[in-house]
Amino acid sequence: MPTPDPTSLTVEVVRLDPDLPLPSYAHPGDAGADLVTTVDVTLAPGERAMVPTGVAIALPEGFVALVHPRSGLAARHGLSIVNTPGTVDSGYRGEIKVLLVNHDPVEPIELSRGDRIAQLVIQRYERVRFAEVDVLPDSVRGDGGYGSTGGFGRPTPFGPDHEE
Ligand SMILES: O=c1ccn([C@H]2C[C@H](O)[C@@H](COP(=O)(O)OP(=O)(O)OP(=O)(O)O)O2)c(=O)[nH]1
Ligand SMILES: [Mg+2]
Repeated sequence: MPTPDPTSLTVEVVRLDPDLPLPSYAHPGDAGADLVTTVDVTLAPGERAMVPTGVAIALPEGFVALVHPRSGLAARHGLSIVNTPGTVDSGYRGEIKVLLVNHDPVEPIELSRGDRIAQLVIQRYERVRFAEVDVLPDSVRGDGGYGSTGGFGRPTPFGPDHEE
């Protein structure tokens, strides 16, 4: 039996570069649709660049597109995104761009027009009302953060029952 197409949302896309593909999912079930670079670019070690993808989208209100790195390029070459994940707002109509960075300490990264450089994950988001108060409700974590539960090992016990 053929798998039903689970695509739930249509997103309008303008191809600013008609010779390059639309964002596309590599497999059924993938969360990320791959984006390509429209330009050849070489990133020296530590260098970053704003790379055009040749697409502009109109997301319905209530949805956001997040620009994520591709893990294979990160693992093999140290390629990542400076502001990962990038946020594409539903009202944005400009070209989607990717702020690539080469984290490799030694090797340059050469990208060619049409290479898949990032992936777009489209999600619902909430807009909230920020209600100002003087005191926040208690919680078990409280203001502990930034390693308060310990490092790589098992979490340090904490909370109301813990005695030093
Ligand atoms: O990786 C990204 C991140 C952002 N954008 C576009 C879409 C987004 O809606 C707009 C603004 O992004 P953001 O809010 O992150 O940037 P900002 O520095 O806060 O700019 P602004 O003052 O325009 O909001 O830039 C991209 O194309 N790629
Ligand atoms: Mg902003």
